[in-house]
Amino acid sequence: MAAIFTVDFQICFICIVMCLFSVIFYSLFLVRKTKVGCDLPPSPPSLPITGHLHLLLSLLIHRTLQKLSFKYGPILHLRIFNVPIVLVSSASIAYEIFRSQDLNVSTRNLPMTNESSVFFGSSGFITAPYGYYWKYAKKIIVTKLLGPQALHRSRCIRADEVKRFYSNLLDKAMKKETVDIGEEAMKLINNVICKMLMGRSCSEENGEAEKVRGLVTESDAFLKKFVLAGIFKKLGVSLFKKELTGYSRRFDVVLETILVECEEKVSENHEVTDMVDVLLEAYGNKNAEYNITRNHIKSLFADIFVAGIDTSTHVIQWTMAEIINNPNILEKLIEEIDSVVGKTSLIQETDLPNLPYLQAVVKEGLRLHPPTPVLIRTFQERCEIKGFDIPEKTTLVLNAYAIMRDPDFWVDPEEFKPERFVNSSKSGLEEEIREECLKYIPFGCGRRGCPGSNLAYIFLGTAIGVMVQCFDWRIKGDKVNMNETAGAVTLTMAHPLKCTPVPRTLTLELGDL
Ligand code: HEM
Repeated sequence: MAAIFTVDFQICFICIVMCLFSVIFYSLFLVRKTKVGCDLPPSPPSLPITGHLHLLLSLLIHRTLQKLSFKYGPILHLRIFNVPIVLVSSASIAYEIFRSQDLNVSTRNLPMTNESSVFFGSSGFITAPYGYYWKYAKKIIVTKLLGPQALHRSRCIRADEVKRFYSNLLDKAMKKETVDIGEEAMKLINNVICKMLMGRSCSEENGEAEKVRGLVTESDAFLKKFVLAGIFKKLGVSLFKKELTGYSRRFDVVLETILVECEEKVSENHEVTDMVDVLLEAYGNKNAEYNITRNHIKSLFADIFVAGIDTSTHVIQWTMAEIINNPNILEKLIEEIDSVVGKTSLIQETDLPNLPYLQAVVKEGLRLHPPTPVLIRTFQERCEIKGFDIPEKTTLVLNAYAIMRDPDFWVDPEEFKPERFVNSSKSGLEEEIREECLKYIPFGCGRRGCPGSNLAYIFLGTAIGVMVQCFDWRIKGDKVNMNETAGAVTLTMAHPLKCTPVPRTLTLELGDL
């Protein structure tokens, strides 16, 4: 909270200074320059010099941008100082961009604080330009961690952790304790991702797991500064450099300890099984396909922790809150789970394909509450979209939140109605290709779309499935408060979901833990 306040103070200060400069410069020098033959998308009124900066500094940016598109149109040209931005808020324009320009927008062009930082440095995966390193790392991520075969191999890890998740909740239920759903979900996901990456979970005993969870939770405040640094370029980088570098250094210390332990394990067992083993084998091997550095490995881990843990945790909270606020949906879910899974075994990820209503609830949770509401890419080259000229190096801001609530494509877009997804395919892609639109994008799109979507569906389905199958949930008051945190980059509940589990009458056979 304090961090957000500090940033907002800095933002206000920058705004005021820039506005003052704007007025002086405007009256002294500004002669409107328009490029001949250049048909840019329409542009809402802007301030001189700073352009549309004030809009992008809003506390609920996805909503401000949504309102802007309602008023001025689905494709807009914005400007921050001299940085050109194209804001897209429509499913059909998103479709055209990814159909004809996917490669052109496959780089994010985010700023770099410090070459050697594990976070926001030059070795990151999320920040990597589309090129040789990105392709190499993506291949390892798919074959060793997130592709269908890798997910099949790691099934037992998740089955064990889902049982542990259930046991923790049961323990709290027996003690009549309140559960912070986000906290429990984060423990589950953190343990699974650590075990899938390196064959072991982060230790609770020496506080390692707590440190990783703390760094992931903190990431939002730093992501915000990172995005702002991107907008302000050199000024922004120097403004936030100290804090960003400090955060990155703390991440580095934890990841270095983890890596050293992994190296010891490989040298003892001489086995290359997990993703970390493959990376360590390539590290220092001059004949490897790509000469990765230690920083590449740590940055990749940091990216996967932040991209995978925080996002899934938020969606689990939002979706559970929607379920609790809609008792008829809860009833239908219980009916489906009881009839498919029964009352003697705990729900497994292998049950998910047979639970279409649970899948529909998860999809609807992602539609209304996408953890990454605004996606950022860069047009590397000049191109034409819907007859408009898009100059090279224009930043693309895709408002996924607005697209997934677009009244032209969704009936009752603001309502939580899982029924809309019953009988649709998991991705809904066939339907979208037929309709020439891209209206469902919680995981982004194209070659830089989320590689963790299949794992995310498993996390969401099993965690929500267990909570619904095994417990009734009591909350204070009639309804869960669904307000969003102002100023966060990730879509976060303003009041984290806390409720008390009451065990349902089941006779589960869990086997060993
Ligand atoms: C509910 C859960 C999740 C959501 C909603 C989500 C959403 C997203 C989105 C919107 C992007 C950007 C896509 C774009 O620019 O088009 C992304 C990227 C990414 N996600 Fe996820 N994600 C989730 C879970 C995961 C998980 C579980 C992992 C891995 C364990 C993961 C790893 C990544 C990575 C590595 C990227 C960067 C891809 C690249 O730059 O090529 N995500 N995610």
